[in-house]
Amino acid sequence: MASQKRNNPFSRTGSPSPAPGNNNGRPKSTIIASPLSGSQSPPHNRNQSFSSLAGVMSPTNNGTGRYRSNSKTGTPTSNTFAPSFIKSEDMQRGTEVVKGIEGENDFSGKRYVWLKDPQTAFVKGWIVEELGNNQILVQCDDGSQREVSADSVDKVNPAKFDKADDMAELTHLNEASVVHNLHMRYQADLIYTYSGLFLVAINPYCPLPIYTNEYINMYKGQSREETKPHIYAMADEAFRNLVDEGENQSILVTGESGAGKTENTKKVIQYLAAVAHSDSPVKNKIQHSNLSQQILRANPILEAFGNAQTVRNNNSSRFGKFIRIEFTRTGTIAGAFIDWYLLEKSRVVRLNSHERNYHVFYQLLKGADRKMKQDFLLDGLDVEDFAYTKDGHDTIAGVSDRDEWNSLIEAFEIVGFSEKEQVSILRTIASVLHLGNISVVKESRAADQARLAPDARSQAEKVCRLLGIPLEPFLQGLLHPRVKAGREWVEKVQTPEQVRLSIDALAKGIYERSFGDLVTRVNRQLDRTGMGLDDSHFIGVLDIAGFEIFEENSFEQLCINYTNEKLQQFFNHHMFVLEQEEYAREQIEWKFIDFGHDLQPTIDLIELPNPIGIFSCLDEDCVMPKATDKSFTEKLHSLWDRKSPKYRPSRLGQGFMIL
Ligand SMILES: Nc1ncnc2c1ncn2[C@@H]1O[C@H](COP(=O)(O)OP(=O)(O)OP(=O)(O)O)[C@@H](O)[C@H]1O
Repeated sequence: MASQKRNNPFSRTGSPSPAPGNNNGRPKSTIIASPLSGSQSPPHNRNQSFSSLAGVMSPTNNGTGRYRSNSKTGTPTSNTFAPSFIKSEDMQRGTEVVKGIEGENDFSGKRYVWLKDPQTAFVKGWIVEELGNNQILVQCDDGSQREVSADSVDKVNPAKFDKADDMAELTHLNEASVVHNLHMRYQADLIYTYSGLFLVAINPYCPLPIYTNEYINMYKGQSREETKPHIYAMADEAFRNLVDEGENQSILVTGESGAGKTENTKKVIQYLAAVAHSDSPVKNKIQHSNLSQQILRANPILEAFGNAQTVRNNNSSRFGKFIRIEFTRTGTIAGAFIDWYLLEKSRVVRLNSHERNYHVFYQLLKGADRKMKQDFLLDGLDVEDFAYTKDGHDTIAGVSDRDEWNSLIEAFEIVGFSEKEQVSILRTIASVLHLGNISVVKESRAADQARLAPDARSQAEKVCRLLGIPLEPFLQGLLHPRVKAGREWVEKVQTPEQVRLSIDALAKGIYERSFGDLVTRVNRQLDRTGMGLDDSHFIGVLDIAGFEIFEENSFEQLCINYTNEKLQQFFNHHMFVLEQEEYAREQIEWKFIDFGHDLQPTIDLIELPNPIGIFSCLDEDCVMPKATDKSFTEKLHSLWDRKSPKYRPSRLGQGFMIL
């Protein structure tokens, strides 16, 4: 254990410390901040102030959670441990870069410094000798002696700052000190740490006893100074601001995929449901208790249809959501409303190996009773019988799709879905499965025209039966779609590939609309704003899909990462730029720090209309009749190669890289 702990700076005492899937063993974190008055909010702007920003990190994974992340033994390095938007350059710009070689003295008179280390990110040491020419000799804690440039080391904080609750209090605020502080806290199971206005959460990958009713009571009505860092403290602050000041609040949760954003979002809702419920008048207690329950149980429904196993996270949200919890003026819970964004619909038809399609497909196939399977024409069929589920993983270790199915049905009932509604939603899911099994072949060796494969007609019949549409026009539309040529309608001849693309597009479209319909139905049950509660206020929690970087990234990942960049820029602007402008107005002496511009070239590359960025270029190419992936990337190369520091054509075939 001891040697493992030394190798792995983020292993927690007593727990194995494998790192998540393909994450190179990197730890991950979430971030959360304290109130900042303002009026901008994501989709709704009713007099809202920014209450919190949450960022999440996940270090190790011995996963005993409901959906544990994938784990492989790994050695996390800590240099990526800092929340993404606290870039080390920012930290250095915001603080004093070690000039000279002062270091921090201890009682022995040694001057301690942090050195960068390729294995462990940072290693501590003390300065043995100044060698001249700005070089120093450092005796490191790992036993080595290293000669380094004095400019490359960072100051070490005095020991009294170890496990500091708030990293803003550190005397020396540099990346190594932040990592060290989070590491020390993490080893003591202290997964939450303030960083000035916001809260950093590290994913423990195991259940910790810190979300009990006792904890809720501990944080209720307490100020930040009176308690230890916790997601409940942020939720409570938002709640108090809402009640005391009558201002809407928002909590922004951000971090890499698998970092724990959704889990923390759920904790915020759990806390608010508990606190607001206990404040409700006695005569309304049952009603509000039900409402709180309904709000809490909406989540398993959304997760079944909008979450999937990825290489980073066994329960990855493949959509973004903004949940508004509505309160009366006195702080009683009054309803909830969910906005959703950007469902990764390509997942419905295409999977990376080691990943899964949306949970609901597996839950339906494993959990539904015989009668339902017969009704949905799924009797005797399983995951491997469907084109859309047979690739990728069948099961998630430690998770029973059958149990999850039971929870889904229970959640449907608690939230208030009628049996008819449940059947209608699930029937659509079954139809998507059957749709994927319609296969087409070439008419003949000589003719490229598509025709149905031998069993395709019966597959199409199943789809049509479930969707309640006539078979012949459906097949006609697939194989010989009518298009307008001038004033005439003509029938097009389709190749098998074109038909396949149409089928997949239809499956994606149906799934996405079903998801939208599902959220609308959930909202219908939870949203009480239309019921004479015009003076209601809300606390919003924004939980978007976390950023991801793979060898090859899909269009949807680009959209997710772009949204994250934009959000971070928005956050930087709110938290830092506006704050600094306030200092300037108040004539506080302050060296202006430019937090916003790092991201601009990347954002420009993606969204600029002129010269046209990636999105505009794609829009243009999509309406060109002869455009191909190749023509699109060639156009991008000609527009951006060597003109943007963030763009590089891919060396391997088609594609490009955003640096
Ligand atoms: N506070 C926590 N306590 C225990 N386990 C946690 C906690 N936070 C996260 N986890 C574990 O980590 C997994 C991943 O967390 P979560 O789904 O919240 O990540 P995420 O940041 O929302 O990822 P994505 O962006 O992929 O949706 C969870 O399924 C759970 O097993």
